[in-house]
Amino acid sequence: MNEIALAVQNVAVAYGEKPVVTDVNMEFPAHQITALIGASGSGKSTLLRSLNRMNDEIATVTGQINFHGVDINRPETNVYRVRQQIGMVFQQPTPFPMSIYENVIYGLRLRGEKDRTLLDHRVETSLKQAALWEEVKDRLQTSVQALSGGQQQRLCIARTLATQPEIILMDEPTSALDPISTNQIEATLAQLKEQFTIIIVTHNMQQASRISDWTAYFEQGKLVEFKPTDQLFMNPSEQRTADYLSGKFG
Ligand SMILES: Nc1ncnc2c1ncn2[C@@H]1O[C@H](COP(=O)(O)OP(=O)(O)OP(=O)(O)O)[C@@H](O)[C@H]1O
Repeated sequence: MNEIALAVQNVAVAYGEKPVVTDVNMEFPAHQITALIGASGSGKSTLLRSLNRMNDEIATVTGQINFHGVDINRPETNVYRVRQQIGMVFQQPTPFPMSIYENVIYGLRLRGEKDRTLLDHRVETSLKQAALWEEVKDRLQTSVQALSGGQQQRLCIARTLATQPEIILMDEPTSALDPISTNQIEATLAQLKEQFTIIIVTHNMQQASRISDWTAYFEQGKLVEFKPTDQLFMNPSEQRTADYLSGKFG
């Protein structure tokens, strides 16, 4: 068993009076890819966004989310720092209207980083990790508008990597992309787990079975089953998981 990157204890999330995630307990293994699957509305994205305080303004989160033994929901937590250590990539690519170079170092600029050598190095490393370097290395100062959707998403991954997080949260990062771009990103993720812990929400069960080491199945805001991916797909313990995997609902 790997070291634990993030431990979720008795977590519940509500939008106003409406509970949408209830009593979730799970531990995310470090340097592994964990997929969150389940029918639309089962609370996967809500839980994911709670893992780096992205829900602060819109939802009430109770329970503990322990990162290095400290609950990220404590009032004294530095939320900016948590989001740097636990980064997020969204469903739609969200490049900013600036150059490729400036997009990658956006988080570092916010932190006030001015060391040109460090910035150059971080741009190159992050773009290489996101498997985009070869395609853009000769046009780093050009606008992102000319990039394809798949390239833009890899750029957003590079932007997240540039601040050197420990954990990367991904909310259906390939659902807006064509199959070739999806393959490229899946190959990238396999490399990234050497260095990072990845937690990914996906609607695509083939994708979950292809890329993840662990899979958690959610139903109506509850964690039904959490196992190594091959075991969950081949030999689910719960009938509800088996029904979902066989397409009986969802
Ligand atoms: N900002 C919000 N305000 C109020 N209710 C919300 C909000 N976001 C999501 N919900 C509701 O919370 C429930 C869980 O939604 P969530 O997006 O977490 O599920 P999901 O499993 O990720 O679904 P999908 O796969 O469709 O994205 C749904 O009933 C949804 O309508």
